Amino acid sequence: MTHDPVRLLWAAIAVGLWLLSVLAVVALRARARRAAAAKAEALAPPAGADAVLVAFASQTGLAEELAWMTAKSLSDAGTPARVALLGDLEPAELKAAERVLIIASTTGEGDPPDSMSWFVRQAMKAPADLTGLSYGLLALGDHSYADFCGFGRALDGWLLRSGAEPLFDRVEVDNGDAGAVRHWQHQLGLITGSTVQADWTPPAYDRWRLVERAHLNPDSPGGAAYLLAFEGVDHRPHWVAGDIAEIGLPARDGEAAPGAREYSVASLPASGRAEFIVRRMTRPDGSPGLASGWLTGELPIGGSVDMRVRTNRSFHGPDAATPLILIGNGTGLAGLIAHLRARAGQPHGGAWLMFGERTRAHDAFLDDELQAAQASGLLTRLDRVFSRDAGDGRYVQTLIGEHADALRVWLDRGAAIMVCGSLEGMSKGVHEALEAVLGADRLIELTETGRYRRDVY
Ligand SMILES: Cc1cc2nc3c(=O)[nH]c(=O)nc-3n(C[C@H](O)[C@H](O)[C@H](O)COP(=O)(O)O)c2cc1C
Repeated sequence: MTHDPVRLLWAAIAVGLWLLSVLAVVALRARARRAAAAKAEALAPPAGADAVLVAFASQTGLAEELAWMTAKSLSDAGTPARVALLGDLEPAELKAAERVLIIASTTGEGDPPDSMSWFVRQAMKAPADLTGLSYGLLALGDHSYADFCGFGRALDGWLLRSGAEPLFDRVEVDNGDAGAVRHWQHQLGLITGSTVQADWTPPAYDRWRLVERAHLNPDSPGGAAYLLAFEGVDHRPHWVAGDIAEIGLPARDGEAAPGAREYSVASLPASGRAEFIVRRMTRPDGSPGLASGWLTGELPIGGSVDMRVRTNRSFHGPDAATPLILIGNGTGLAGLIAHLRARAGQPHGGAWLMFGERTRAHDAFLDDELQAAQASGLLTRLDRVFSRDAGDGRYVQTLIGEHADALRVWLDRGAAIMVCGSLEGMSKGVHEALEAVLGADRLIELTETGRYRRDVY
């Protein structure tokens, strides 16, 4: 033992500093707990109300922050919500919640956050029974890591294998990308039925001018669909096939602007235009939809809009050597044709388009371009069905069963499936048909490995 007074003094100072740091951590944790309790109290659902569970798995805090913002948005829209650490829950508690929104980040090299250690080792080691549970998943990651959103994707696979039902496809956020976070907000709006919510991250819009509007389906028994083309005013933005444009709606009659609408971009920047296929919607009273009525009618040629093209990583295509199976209906052709156009003029692994609409005579959208693509070899195979034609009457999902053998051959060659179009009418039917032909496990494996991608609305 030392009796050197200087060394004793230093030792006392070291112990004092250590104690202070312990107290500081305790105080910080207590403050964080108090803050969490205060937030929870502010959001506390009324007694007896069915609250949506918002569960997070976070390493450096962003997923947690987004969980609280999610819960706040839900409760502001009248849907009670409660927040929990995903790693603290048992599968039975998830099941009992019936509806869960999960925000999960990836750390290390595709690893789960530390708080998920027990959950991953115990709960996720085999499928659980989560039948009856609906979920939405926001996966946070950074594309510069080899295993992008690795944990979010693994979690998605486990939830699917456990029988849980996705409310919508996994939303992947690259490095906090504001557009993807707004897409999550947009999905929350659909859950709560309120499309107007305060933007967490207001988009920086550019001005675009409408340069063309072509009616694609005159005399169709369905709603009028238009090809719209815009040119940037003084800017040349970059985007890739699969990306989405947010078009801000103008404020009217002194009321607050009604937010933005999302549309799949059909063109590529090299064309100098952003093209969309927009169907005019009709409200129950017969009046045209707010956004679609404005874009397909009121907005004059030469008129300008606020627009921003945002990255939609979950619908980006594989490299050109990968065979592509494109499946969709109606205005979904926009999101599909972008992938075809992206391969024009370069060697590619082949593309097969399965498309459904109402009548061959009036609804064969972009027929000239599709025929030319087939003639040039850009499109290897084209199968179209028309549900209102006498002698046809099929929907696009029927094609999957009819061509099951060819589909398996394409997949064995490494093909990726991209689906774009309506959620209710088409994507559920396509999903079930794929499951019937390929088996649930293979479809989950294709989902996890990014070979089954959807952009459905
Ligand atoms: C040490 C470290 C490792 C990471 N590893 C990955 C990875 O393998 N894959 C990925 O997609 N993102 C990775 N990320 C990015 C995070 O997922 C991303 O920053 C996320 O927004 C963090 O959310 P959180 O703050 O809730 O943990 C990593 C981040 C850090 C700091």
